[in-house]
Amino acid sequence: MSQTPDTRCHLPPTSPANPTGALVFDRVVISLDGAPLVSLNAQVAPGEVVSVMGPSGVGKSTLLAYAAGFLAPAFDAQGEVRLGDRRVTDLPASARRLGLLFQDALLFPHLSVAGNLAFGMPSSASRRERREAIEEALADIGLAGFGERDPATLSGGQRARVALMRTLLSRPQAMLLDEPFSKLDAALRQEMRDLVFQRIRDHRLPALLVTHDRADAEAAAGPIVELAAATEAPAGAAWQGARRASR
Ligand SMILES: Nc1ncnc2c1ncn2[C@@H]1O[C@H](COP(=O)(O)OP(=O)(O)OP(=O)(O)O)[C@@H](O)[C@H]1O
Repeated sequence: MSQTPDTRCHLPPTSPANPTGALVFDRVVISLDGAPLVSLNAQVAPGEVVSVMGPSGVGKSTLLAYAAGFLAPAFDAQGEVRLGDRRVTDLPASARRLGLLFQDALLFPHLSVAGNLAFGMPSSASRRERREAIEEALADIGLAGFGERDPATLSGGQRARVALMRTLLSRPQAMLLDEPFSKLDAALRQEMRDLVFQRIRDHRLPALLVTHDRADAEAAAGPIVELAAATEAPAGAAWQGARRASR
């Protein structure tokens, strides 16, 4: 990650030109009911995972909601989010090409596993392309032959893997992860971390990970941005407290 100057956020020096495909939070400042809440000024390179940590209520999920286009009316935002040379904050949520993963693997209960995987795939794909991509994705996560299963019959770990693949099959250009491992037990958590971070690297996607668990952030092997609780100024990326995890 590199960051552009923002005196309010005490950030490090300006980076060179943005690489194509970087996810950029450009002087984003979000207020809640008129009071500054959180700010972020950051550039996430393709294949890099930047972890955002901080106390409950500091505004971590709000930053993701702003990027994804789901900010509730109580919030007001300044600054923009860019993906490569696209200003995603000018686009409707459906056109932003952002892959979202949450703590609950939200699969559609009325669709089969294959139906869930097909859900976000480009409409230009032929039936055969869809079927092949789904079979490949299921094999990739050790669930070959599970396509016709009802998602309710899957274990938590299996659901999490299907949710990841559904997101990747939608061909996102960046990933936003909000506590995606927090409901998994320790062994599954490790397995999902490895899978998610590996796929993010394979697909060269910039990713922002919100987590309370330092082990998640360390496994992500990217920069860690610590948000401090808001006082008078919005909680910002306190670079002094941030550090680059060992790779
Ligand atoms: N829809 C909403 N309308 C009004 N206020 C909201 C809304 N959603 C969240 N908030 C408030 O915005 C603030 C930031 O919430 P946010 O969920 O971003 O925090 P967080 O850092 O992700 O917290 P946690 O770690 O507990 O998930 C909180 O004070 C929260 O109560």
